Amino acid sequence: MTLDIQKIRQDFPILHQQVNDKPLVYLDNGATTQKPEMVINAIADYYRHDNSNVHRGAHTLSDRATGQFEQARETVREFINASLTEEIIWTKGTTEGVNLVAFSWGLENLSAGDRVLVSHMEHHANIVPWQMVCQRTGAELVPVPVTELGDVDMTAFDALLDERVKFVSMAHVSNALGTVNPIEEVIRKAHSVGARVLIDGAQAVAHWAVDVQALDCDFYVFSGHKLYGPTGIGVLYGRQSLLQGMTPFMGGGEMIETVAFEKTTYNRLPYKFEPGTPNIAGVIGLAAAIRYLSQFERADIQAHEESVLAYAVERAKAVEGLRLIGQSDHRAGVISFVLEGTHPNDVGTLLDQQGVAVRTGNHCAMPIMDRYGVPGTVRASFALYNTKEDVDALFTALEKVKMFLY
Ligand SMILES: Cc1ncc(COP(=O)(O)O)c(CN[C@@H]2CONC2=O)c1O
Repeated sequence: MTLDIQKIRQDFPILHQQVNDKPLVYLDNGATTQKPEMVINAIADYYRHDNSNVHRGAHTLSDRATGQFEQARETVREFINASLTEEIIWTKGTTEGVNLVAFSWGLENLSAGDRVLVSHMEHHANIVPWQMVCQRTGAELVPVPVTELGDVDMTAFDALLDERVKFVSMAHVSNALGTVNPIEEVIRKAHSVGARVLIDGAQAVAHWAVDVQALDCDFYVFSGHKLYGPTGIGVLYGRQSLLQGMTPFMGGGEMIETVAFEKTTYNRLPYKFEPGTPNIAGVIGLAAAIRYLSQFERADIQAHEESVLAYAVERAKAVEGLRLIGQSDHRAGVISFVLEGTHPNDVGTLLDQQGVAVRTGNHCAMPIMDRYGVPGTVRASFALYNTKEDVDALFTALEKVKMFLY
């Protein structure tokens, strides 16, 4: 069914403003998405009526807060089709999720001679934690090359995948290129050599339905703020059998069962990995974001976004002097480009002066920028509420930028 995008846009109050005396055209959704009233109101209502610390409270507000907090965990479980709520760990975001797995699984399961494979296009959040853990364990971090078109070189992946590989960590979708990676194939092949797999879903969960059981990944991480939810809240999905065997990498309250100077015992899943007071309002906001999205058929969202993105690629290819960085046939959410003879930051600034919000720079993916020999790119990233008119506004503004810069 075709979505009523104009009606949907009314759900996002922030979109209806002028920027530099021009209508805002928000195309920086890869950095963070905007929030619908349903999310804003859920957070405000929580602080107005239910705010309390969760678990073990001896009073009504705490019971209400705890109920919403744990119901949100079930909402996320159902959203990604995990089998158990114990497999849903609240994090600050994708970055913390990767760090938790790298340190809690990696420190105990990696040693000299082992290898961790990541793709060359990864976000720093899926590179640096693995570098840290490899430095401490003696394991080796090996990047899988990316082709000129922006796809993972699967021939190279196959050649690298031997018994030394104990872990594979890969983006579902590249935030820098927009490439959708063949994660089903990656997961199947990694498991065939006994390696475990983490999928970084930061740039994927907003665009289509994710089913972690069907994917058969061992871990899946994402951030609430890229899913129309608040910042500071994210999710680590982990296979229960693996999470149970992992030692927490952060200690404190909530994550313990008993504490004595002689010995401390840890809480059960999921709390073992949730030290300290959680981001309760963030959890409630994330659940509201999922409820908001659930009003629509995910296939309808995907079809709309693919149509807008395809139009953006078509328009980009028609611009003289524009070089697309990442030209995979399999892309979602993002176009990344450079304009001959210009610096991305100048282009971004001049677009902003026309009300068009994009991101410029290396997008926390310096290795892939180096691979393409660019200091950075101009990145336009799309969401549910973007339209082909937004794409037209981008390229109209870009023509004016070219007149100014050339
Ligand atoms: C693929 C990918 N992985 C990990 C992260 C880290 O997520 P958190 O910051 O929520 O932990 C991001 C963030 N995307 C960045 C943020 O700004 N622009 C981007 O493309 C990302 O796009």
